Amino acid sequence: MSEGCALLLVGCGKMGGAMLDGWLAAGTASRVVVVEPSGLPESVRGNPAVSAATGPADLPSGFVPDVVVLAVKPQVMDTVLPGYRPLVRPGTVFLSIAAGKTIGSFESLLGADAAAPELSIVRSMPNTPAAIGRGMTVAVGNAAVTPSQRTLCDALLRAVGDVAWVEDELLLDPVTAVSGSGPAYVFLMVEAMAKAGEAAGLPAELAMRLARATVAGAGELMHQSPTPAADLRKAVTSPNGTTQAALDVLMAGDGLQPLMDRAIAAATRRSQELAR
Ligand SMILES: NC(=O)C1=CN([C@@H]2O[C@H](COP(=O)(O)OP(=O)(O)OC[C@H]3O[C@@H](n4cnc5c(N)ncnc54)[C@H](OP(=O)(O)O)[C@@H]3O)[C@@H](O)[C@H]2O)C=CC1
Ligand SMILES: O=C(O)[C@@H]1CCC=N1
Repeated sequence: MSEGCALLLVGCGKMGGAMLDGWLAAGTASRVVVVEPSGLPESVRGNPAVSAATGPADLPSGFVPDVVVLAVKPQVMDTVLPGYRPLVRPGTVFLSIAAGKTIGSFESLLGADAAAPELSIVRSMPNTPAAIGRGMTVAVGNAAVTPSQRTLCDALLRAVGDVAWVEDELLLDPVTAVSGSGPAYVFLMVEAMAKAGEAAGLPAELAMRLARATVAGAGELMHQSPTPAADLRKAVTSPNGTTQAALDVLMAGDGLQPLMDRAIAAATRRSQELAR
C-alpha cells in the first residue's frame, strides 16, 4: 500500500531527518520533497528520490504528495502551516509529529471546515530512537482519515520502529511525556550514574563507559526478552546484596517514583500548554 508514496517533509531537523533516513532505507517513500531552511541533510544529498524546496510556493511542478509530514517546532507551526492550504485535497493526509499541536488546531490552520471530509490529519508522537529503527510512535487520526491513509501512515511510522494507535487524542500529552521525551530521561540516568560512580572513586572515563554500557545492555536485554521489567530487576537483586542496598534508596518513599511522577506530570502539562 505504501510502496512508492510521494511525501512532502516540512522541517528536516533532528526528528524529521531521522525519520527520512528510515523511510528511504525501508523504501516506504519513493519520492520525497524536503522543505528545510538548512537544505537537504548530508545523508540524503545525491539521492535521486529526494529533492529540496524552499517553501510551499517552490514545490516541483505537478508534485502531489500522498502525505505531508509536519516536523517543524510547535512554536512555528501556526505561521508555517497556512502556506500549505493549497495541498489540502481528498488524497492527501497531513501527518504531524509536533508536540502539543492538536488535530483541531491543524483543521483551523489548514483553513478547512473541521467537518470537511477531505482534510485527513494524523497526529503522532515519535521518539529519537527512530534514528536507528527502534522508535516508539503513538498516533491518532481524525474522522476523515481513510483506511488506506491510516495504513500508509502506519507504514511510514513503522519504518522507524513500533507504532501504537489510540482513539483518544488527549492521551497524546502523557504519551509525549513518557515515550516522546523519555529517551532524555534515560540519557540523564547515564549521566547521573557516571557522576555517582566518579563520586564513589571511579575514574571519569571508566565511570561513563560503565554507565553507558550498562544502560545500553539493560535496554537491549529488555528489548530481546519478554520478561516483565520488574522480573528483570528482581533477577539482578540478590537477597541482602548490593543491588538491594541501592534499591532500598531508589524505591524509598522519596525515591525514584515520586520524582518520575513529577517529571511526567510536568511534561504532560507542557504538552497541554503547547496546544494553546
Ligand atoms: N526531538 C525529539 O526528540 C522529538 C521531536 N518531536 C517533534 O518534532 C518536531 C521537530 O523537532 P526537532 O526535530 O527536535 O526540531 P529541529 O529544530 O531539529 O527541527 C525542526 C526543523 O524545522 C526547520 N524549520 C523552521 N522553519 C521552517 C519552515 N518554515 N519550513 C520548513 N522547515 C522549517 C528548522 O530549521 P531552523 O533550525 O533553521 O529553524 C529545523 O531544522 C517538533 O514539533 C517536536 O515537537 C517529536 C518527538 C520527539
Ligand atoms: O521536548 C520536546 O518538546 C520534544 C517533544 C518530545 C521530545 N522532544
